[in-house]
Amino acid sequence: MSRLVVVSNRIADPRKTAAGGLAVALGQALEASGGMWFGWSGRIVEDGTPGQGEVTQQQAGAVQLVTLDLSREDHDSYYLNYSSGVLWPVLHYRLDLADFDSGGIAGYRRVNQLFAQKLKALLRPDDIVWVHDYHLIPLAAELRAMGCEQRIGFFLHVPLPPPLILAALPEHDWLMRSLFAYDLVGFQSQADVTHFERYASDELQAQWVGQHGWRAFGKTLQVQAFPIGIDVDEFQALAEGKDARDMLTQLRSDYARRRLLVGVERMDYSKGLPQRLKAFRTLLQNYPENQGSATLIQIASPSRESVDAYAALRAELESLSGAINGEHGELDWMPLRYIHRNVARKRLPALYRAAAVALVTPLRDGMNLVAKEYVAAQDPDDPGVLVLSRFAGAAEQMKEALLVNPYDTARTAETIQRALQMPLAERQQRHQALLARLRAQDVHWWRERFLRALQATQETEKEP
Ligand SMILES: O=P(O)(O)OC[C@H]1O[C@H](O[C@H]2O[C@H](CO)[C@@H](O)[C@H](O)[C@H]2O)[C@H](O)[C@@H](O)[C@@H]1O
Ligand SMILES: O=c1ccn([C@@H]2O[C@H](COP(=O)(O)OP(=O)(O)O)[C@@H](O)[C@H]2O)c(=O)[nH]1
Repeated sequence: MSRLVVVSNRIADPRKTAAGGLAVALGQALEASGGMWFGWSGRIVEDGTPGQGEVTQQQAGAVQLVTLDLSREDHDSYYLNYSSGVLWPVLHYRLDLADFDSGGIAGYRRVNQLFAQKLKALLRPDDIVWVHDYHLIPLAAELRAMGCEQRIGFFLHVPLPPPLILAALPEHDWLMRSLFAYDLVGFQSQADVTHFERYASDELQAQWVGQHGWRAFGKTLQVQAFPIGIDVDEFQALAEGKDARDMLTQLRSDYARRRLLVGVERMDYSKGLPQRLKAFRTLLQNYPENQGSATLIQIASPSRESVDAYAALRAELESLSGAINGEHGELDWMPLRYIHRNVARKRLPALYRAAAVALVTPLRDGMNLVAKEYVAAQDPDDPGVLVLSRFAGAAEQMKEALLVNPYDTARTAETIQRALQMPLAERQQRHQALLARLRAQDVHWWRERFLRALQATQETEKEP
């Protein structure tokens, strides 16, 4: 079996229980092949410090974790300015928030070259390399330029917008061309694949060669949707642990006379948080029976705080939540519990299970794993209802959720009311269908499908 090498900006130790489903799934694949996970260490070394750019290797079971420190300048330009300040907003359709003049592109290229250089020295000829996410789009092109011939696949965790939005990126041509250095490119949804295909044929004059293949620049690239799932068993095991059961008992007693709603995300403008709080306020105004009862626990964990757009969002959310509690709160009840802190993953299953309704209403999202975790955590005999944005990648697979347009405040509020009032039989029916698909298309299915497709590409390319 070939060795698997995973490359991503952030890496996680797959042995740690709170690492998350993705880390667990990749960890299992790496474990099986005695693989390597390569990425940024999460450490920033001040400019000029000796030892910059050195790799650190650590063994985690059969998995070799290889990490690289970044200098302050590289981190700021590659991660903050370009990946978070330009690529993230453009890929989430927010041209208004992209800082095109930040100059981060030079650092982005430099760090991709640095990753390629360090990685090349560790690669074996028959390795299979799997690169993750927008931070590392040009990595394969850099590796190819250094003579690497291994099979290399790429998975984009975030959306790919339509060509006219992509074209606002000054470097769109270079970035999209560099995808052709990969053998396989995977997207989260069919909508993303369609956007790629339109871009490839209109802007790059690529030819469709059948069987997911696109030919350009003397190379055939396979392109397919691989919607990521969660590790349902791992998540349900978390839900059955003692901590989770104790927490659930406590929540049920604290909210015995209330209806609990939950929202969980990084504080990110793509997640539609102000729109959600406004819909919740409209729910309280338009359906007064919720006064004194409906309580929304909203977790917005800190994220990318040194990027301006994130600081502005924080101020907006603090003001909105103050206004909602001020307008509707009573001496013995506050409608909104807004928490700007990270909540440990092992605590989430109890919160999800205690909540009658989950609000997952991003303006754009590659997938959204919280939607899937909420469904996995429910009691099948008395499940809660998922209110899901039609603009989350997850909506393509989760049609039995109540789908909403998060920009439409009144109808979102109406849908939340419908969720709160949904009869048991309908809740069970919807949950059963959602859970069955979640199980069939879990994170292991995702990983195996991607790696099988990547393996198959080499065979195709080698044909005379
Ligand atoms: O590394 P950060 O800048 O702190 O951001 C955290 C991660 O956020 C993004 O997640 C995406 O991937 C999820 C799993 O496929 C998907 O469900 C979600 O819709 C995406 O937003 C990002 O893509 C990761 O690279 C970041 O590490
Ligand atoms: O306080 C928090 C907030 C989020 N999460 C986890 O972070 C992940 C978020 O993934 P998602 O795909 O929903 O969005 P992303 O943040 O990757 O854009 C999920 O597994 C959540 O359970 C967490 O553990 N604690």
